[in-house]
Amino acid sequence: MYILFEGIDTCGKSTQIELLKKTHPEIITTHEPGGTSFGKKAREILLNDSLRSKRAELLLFLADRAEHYEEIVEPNRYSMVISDRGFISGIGYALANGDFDFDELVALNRFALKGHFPDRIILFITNMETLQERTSQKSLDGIELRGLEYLLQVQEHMKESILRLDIPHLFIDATESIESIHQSILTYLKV
Ligand SMILES: Nc1ncnc2c1ncn2[C@@H]1O[C@H](COP(=O)(O)OP(=O)(O)OP(=O)(O)O)[C@@H](O)[C@H]1O
Ligand SMILES: Cc1cn([C@H]2C[C@H](O)[C@@H](COP(=O)(O)O)O2)c(=O)[nH]c1=O
Repeated sequence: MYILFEGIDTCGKSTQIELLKKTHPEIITTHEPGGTSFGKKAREILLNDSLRSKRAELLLFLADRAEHYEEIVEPNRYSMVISDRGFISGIGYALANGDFDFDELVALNRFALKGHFPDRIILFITNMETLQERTSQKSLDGIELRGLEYLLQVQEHMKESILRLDIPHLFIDATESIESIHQSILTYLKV
């Protein structure tokens, strides 16, 4: 089963994945961008926000996604694979960047994923107060530096995209306690 943990920066995805790895070491965990050796190189470029063209940025995220699917997801299709981010981040951030059409982004991501969208998506939903608090505790990468309002726009696009694509999902209140979220995820995944 291919599962995405999705949400904007600092919403708590990695924290939950680390907890799951401890309680369920059989689960294969990965991430985008950077889940493959090619992806690590792409991540360097992408997180520096050094590309002038938003289309070039999108295509590099899509290349990372295609390589990640081929190298990590497809070979493990009979295991539980949980990815920290995936194509919903791809659509959400690109829509917030402007100049892109939802249906076009869906088609491009379907191509990158060889037609295999994730089986489940868990979207962590945060708010401005929590976003401010948590981003103040870290150094921000190039994309995060686009601002908190931009990130909250991304979050709205992520939510709408999941609903439009009708993919089985769980919306998590990212402001709840770490343990409470962990229990909700265990129940949802039936593990
Ligand atoms: N439920 C929670 N309650 C309080 N703090 C939390 C919670 N979940 C995560 N945190 C804290 O918030 C910060 C960001 O968490 P985390 O790195 O898991 O987010 P993320 O979604 O993976 O972020 P990014 O996408 O930016 O990597 C960390 O300092 C973490 O300890
Ligand atoms: C997969 C993907 C990611 N992004 C953005 C979202 C974040 O700002 C960074 C990744 O940072 P993280 O610390 O690894 O979460 O990249 C994006 O804009 N488009 C995508 O497809």
